[in-house]
This record gives sequence, C-alpha cells and structure tokens, in this order.
Amino acid sequence: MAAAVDSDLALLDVAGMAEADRLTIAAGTPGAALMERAGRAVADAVDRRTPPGARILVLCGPGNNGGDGFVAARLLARRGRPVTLALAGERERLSGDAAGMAAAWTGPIEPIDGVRPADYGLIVDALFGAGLNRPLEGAVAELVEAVNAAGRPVVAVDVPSGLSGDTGGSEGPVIRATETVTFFRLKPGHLLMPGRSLCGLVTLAEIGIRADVVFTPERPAVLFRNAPGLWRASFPVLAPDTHKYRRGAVLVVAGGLAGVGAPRLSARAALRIGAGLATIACRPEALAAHAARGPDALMQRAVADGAALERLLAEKRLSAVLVGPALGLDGEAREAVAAVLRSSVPAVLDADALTILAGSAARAGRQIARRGAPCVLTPHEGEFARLFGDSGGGSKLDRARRAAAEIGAVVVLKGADTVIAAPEGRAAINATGCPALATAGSGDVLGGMVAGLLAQGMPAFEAACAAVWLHGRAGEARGVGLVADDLPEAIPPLLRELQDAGPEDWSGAER
Ligand SMILES: NC(=O)C1=CN([C@@H]2O[C@H](COP(=O)(O)OP(=O)(O)OC[C@H]3O[C@@H](n4cnc5c(N)ncnc54)[C@H](O)[C@@H]3O)[C@@H](O)[C@H]2O)[C@@H](O)CC1
Ligand SMILES: [K+]
Repeated sequence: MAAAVDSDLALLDVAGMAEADRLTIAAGTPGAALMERAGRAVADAVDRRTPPGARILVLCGPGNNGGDGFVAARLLARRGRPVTLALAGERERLSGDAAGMAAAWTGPIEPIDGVRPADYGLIVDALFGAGLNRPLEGAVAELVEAVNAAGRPVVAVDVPSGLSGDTGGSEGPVIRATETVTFFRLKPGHLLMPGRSLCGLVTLAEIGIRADVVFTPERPAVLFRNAPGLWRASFPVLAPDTHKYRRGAVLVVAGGLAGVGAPRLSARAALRIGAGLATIACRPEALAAHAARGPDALMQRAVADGAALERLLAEKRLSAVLVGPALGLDGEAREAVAAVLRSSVPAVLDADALTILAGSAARAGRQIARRGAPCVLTPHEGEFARLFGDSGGGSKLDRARRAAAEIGAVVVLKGADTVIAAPEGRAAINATGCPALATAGSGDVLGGMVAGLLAQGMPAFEAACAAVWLHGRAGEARGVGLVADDLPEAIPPLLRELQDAGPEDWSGAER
C-alpha cells in the first residue's frame, strides 16, 4: 500500500493520536508549541464566526483539551475580544502544558456553576477531548445541557465534549457543536454516527505534527476517510483499444420470477460503472420476464440448477460475479451461493446470500480462503448481525474490521456511516450520501457497482471504497425523491467529473 500517498486521508484513533504527539515531541517539537498552535486554530475559528463585540465564553476542562482552551482565551483577549473563562475543576490540579497555559492566562478564572451560556454570543467547548474516559456527570453534565439549551454557536476543541473520538458514540450528555476544530488528522468519531452529526463543520488544523515521523513504511496508515485519493490509482481507465471483454464481464445470479427487479438494478449499475458486459443468470421460469424488460444491453441465461451455474462460473471471460439480490432463500438459492463460493471468480455477496450464510461465518471463511479470488460482502446492520453476531462489540469500525479478519473478505458494513474493512486491517469510513439513499433497491445498485469495478480488475478494498463513495455521490446528485432506478443513471456524470478533474485535482472532489 502506498502509505505516503494516502496519509492525508488517514484517520487517527485516540491511541494513534497520542502516539503521533509522542513521536513529534520526541523528534524535537515541544508539546507546548503544539498546544499553542491548537489554541490559535480555535481562536481563528471563533474569529471567523463572531462579530468583534460578541462575548465569548471559554469552558476549560482539567486536561490538555482545557490547555487548548486557555491558549484560545488568551489569543482572543489579546485580539480585543471580551472573553470569560470558566474552569471545570481546580486550577491547582492542572499539570504539564495545560498548567503552563493557565499560568499565561492573566484574566479571571470562573467556576463553572453560575456560568450562564445563554448570556454569550459564542461558546468554546474545551472541556474534554481525547482523554475522556467516562460519561459526563454532575456539574459538568449540567453545564453541557445548559450549553445545548442556550442555542448559541459552539466551537468544540478536538471533539465535542462527551463524545468518544474512537467510536462516535457517547454514554452521557454530549455537546452539540456548530464547528469542531481538530488537529493533524480526523478521528473516527468525527465520521461515525452519531458523532458526525454532533460535530457540525469539522475543521482540520495543522499544528506541527510531522506526518513523515508518524507514518512510515513500517508504520503505514491503516484507517482512512473514504475519498478518491484512496482509490484513484487503481480506478479503471479505458484503454484506447479496449474491447468489451477486456472491460470486464459481470454475472449477476438472480432467483425466480418474484425477484426480477433487484438483479436488474445490480446489472445495470455494473454496466454504468464500466463493465463491458453484464449477464443475468436466472431460473428458467424467470427468463421470459427478464428478456421482456430493458435495457437491451443486458444478457440473460437460464440456469436450471447448481451444476448449470457452475458451468457459467467456469467461463473464462467472466471476471466478477454478484450473488444475493432477490435470490431467495430456498434450496436452489443455497446451491447458487455454494457454487459461487466454490468458484474462483471475484465475487460480491449481498442480501439473501448473506442471510443464507447466517450463523456460519467460520465455514464461509474457510470456503473463501480456499477460493483464492477476492470476495466482498455488503451487509447492512441486520445482515451483519445474522452473519457475525456482535463481532466482539465496540464501534461500527471495530466490528467491521474484526468481521473482515474473521471471514477473510472485504466487509462493507452499510449505513449513513458505511465502513469498508479489509481482512489485513485497512479500513475506511465513508461520509458521502444522504438519507434519500435509504430506499428499496439502493443496496442492489451498490452491489452491482462493486461487482462492476471488480470485473475491471480493481482490487477488492479499493473497488468497495470507490463504489461506496460514488454511490453516495449519486444519491446526493438525485437527492430527495430518488428511487433506486435513478442511481445507475447518475453514475456517468460522476465518472466524467472524476475523469475531467485529472488525478492531481481529485483531491478537490474529496469529502
Ligand atoms: N495529542 C496531541 O497531539 C495534542 C493534544 N492536544 C489536546 O489534548 C487533548 C487531550 O488531552 P488529555 O489527554 O489531557 O485529555 P482531556 O483534556 O480530554 O481530559 C483529560 C482529563 O479529564 C479527566 N476526565 C476524563 N473523562 C472525564 C469525565 N467524564 N468527567 C470528568 N473528568 C474526566 C481525566 O481524568 C483527565 O484529567 C486533545 O483532545 C487536544 O485537545 C493539543 O493540545 C495539541 C496536541
Ligand atoms: K472538547
């Protein structure tokens, strides 16, 4: 993996950020210098958000997050801002750089009880950041509720207080921020739900942490936010002399008459994302129904049983297979999933195929290991739970990563904060998309997009990340009122946008 190329998109969890801090300090940058720059970034965000006369309330906690708050307060006061600073805890108990920054603050330090957030034009939340280790309670919890009730703009330092930077969750009250200023790299909690919706705008500030010291070939980034920079290098490009088989042939394994629509959405999406050929393998009784519906570019083949499907899967020119959408759960459906798992074609398992594997992740893992071709699983939370149970618990990121390692396949755990995890440990969190994507058939389109990219030779993790990102953007492009049929049609303009931007400009399309 090209760690250097991807490190801009890296995410750091709490432990990773502490390590980045430690390595940078060991390489010669004092911790106080980092804190000074962090505080300045916060003060700059406040300046951008408030008119000069607005009263600013800075709420500081007992650790380094509070230290950043002391710096911001000092700089804002120096810029002529009316600043009130309140400290949760006792000043004498501050230590290290935070104590140094408190000493440099020459204004009064108020206790937090008695502070009325509604009296201020903006509130800086520097109560707790990466060091949060238990739910907020007592006076601090009440203060957080009062801040949220005041309805004033809130600039949170690093993460909204009460939120876990690792999981995006909280077990007690949590600040609802207008903007969150974080440092060096985003944290998983900024992207995972509900964290993403509590952070407001997330601003990333460079504070002098050295990427070249933090990410090295021996210690590459493994967590990422999903953006074109993560997969652009392997995204298919049409060769001038290409032909349809070289572009890749996708087989979508469908069920009977009752499920004609879903596999067609998948096949259409595979074609739209660039596969040269898409064929639907269906039960004989469904053949006429498939043939009667567009688009004419789609092919259909009747397969009477598992053996017939195996012959199709053995065709040399086939380059990816998708099984699951509206497949059904009967004996024939089971045979189809087994045939795909025995084949050596890059595969996407979705929907009913995942339900068929429910409770047998270990056996499926052995089959996947034997097949020696990439495999991508695209469960939503329900399918994931049926297949992997709680997968050891923890955050959505933790669960997806453990599941991918367990089953030896790329796992796409879908939702507003889709996580894509590879078996060797890499994972990405996606932030494109919109609630309108929660509609029937949307997942079938995604499965087809992954299969279409696999068919074009994209590695499984990159194919899954690209498909998820583009699927989200397609949803945004169509917006409210979309139906799944719209999504494949929204793909070509996105491909053109990416193509026209050129590799060096793709960062402009990142989100
Ligand atoms: N890691 C880095 O590279 C940098 C970190 N900085 C700041 O440092 C922060 C992390 O600092 P700390 O590790 O000191 O952690 P925090 O400042 O987040 O909080 C730690 C303190 O809060 C207490 N605490 C935790 N949860 C509590 C709860 N629920 N109720 C009451 N007390 C609680 C802990 O016992 C500890 O005293 C970051 O979030 C960031 O704002 C910046 O100064 C710049 C550089
Ligand atoms: K905070």
